[in-house]
Amino acid sequence: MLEVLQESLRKAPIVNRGEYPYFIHPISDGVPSLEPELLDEIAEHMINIAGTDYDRIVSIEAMGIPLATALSLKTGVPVSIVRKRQYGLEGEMILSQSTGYSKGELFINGVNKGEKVLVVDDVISTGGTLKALLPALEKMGAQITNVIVVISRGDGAAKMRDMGYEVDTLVKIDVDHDGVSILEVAGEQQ
Ligand SMILES: O=P(O)(O)OC[C@H]1O[C@H](OP(=O)(O)OP(=O)(O)O)[C@H](O)[C@@H]1O
Ligand SMILES: Nc1nc2[nH]cnc2c(=O)[nH]1
Repeated sequence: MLEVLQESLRKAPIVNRGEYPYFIHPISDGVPSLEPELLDEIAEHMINIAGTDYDRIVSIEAMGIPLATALSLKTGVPVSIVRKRQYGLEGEMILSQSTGYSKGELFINGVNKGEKVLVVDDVISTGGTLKALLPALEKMGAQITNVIVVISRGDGAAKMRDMGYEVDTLVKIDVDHDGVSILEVAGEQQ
């Protein structure tokens, strides 16, 4: 399962962000090269999990965009991207986000009350992004049908479950200065 994703993660180079061993991968960074075969494998797996019965796909700039786009083309469902810049449109929701290495505000536009929403993203690490986004979407009156993240690193997914949000992740990895190790793959016994 998810062979292309697993192989690409095993090959992912590691750079040091201070002491933090940072893996570089096409899905999380868009470099060195994001291949359609990888996007297709992931989008198909997300559809296996979520089906197609939702009104809107919501993701977060920047690296949620390729995933949301691939899903939208396959399902015909429209996309709203949560941005890091304000637009001031009627009903815009502002929230603050923090990750392991950044802090900032997020702006939600285009999500309508009563809509069934699929949330997708590339990586969950501390959970700071989803911890801010999911309650905000519910406050806007959206009904979150699934939350699917491709790569899980750290305890973010577990923290979201403690908050009552089921986050599906496709692969769970560990990273050290020698490289990426795959701990779990969705749908496979470990
Ligand atoms: O679980 P967390 O600790 O919140 O980390 C996960 C978030 O970090 C990355 O976004 P980033 O803010 O780095 O922006 P990018 O997508 O533009 O790289 C990633 O795309 C997730 O949105
Ligand atoms: N690309 C990438 N994104 C991350 N988000 C949290 N940790 C990492 C990492 O090591 N690499």
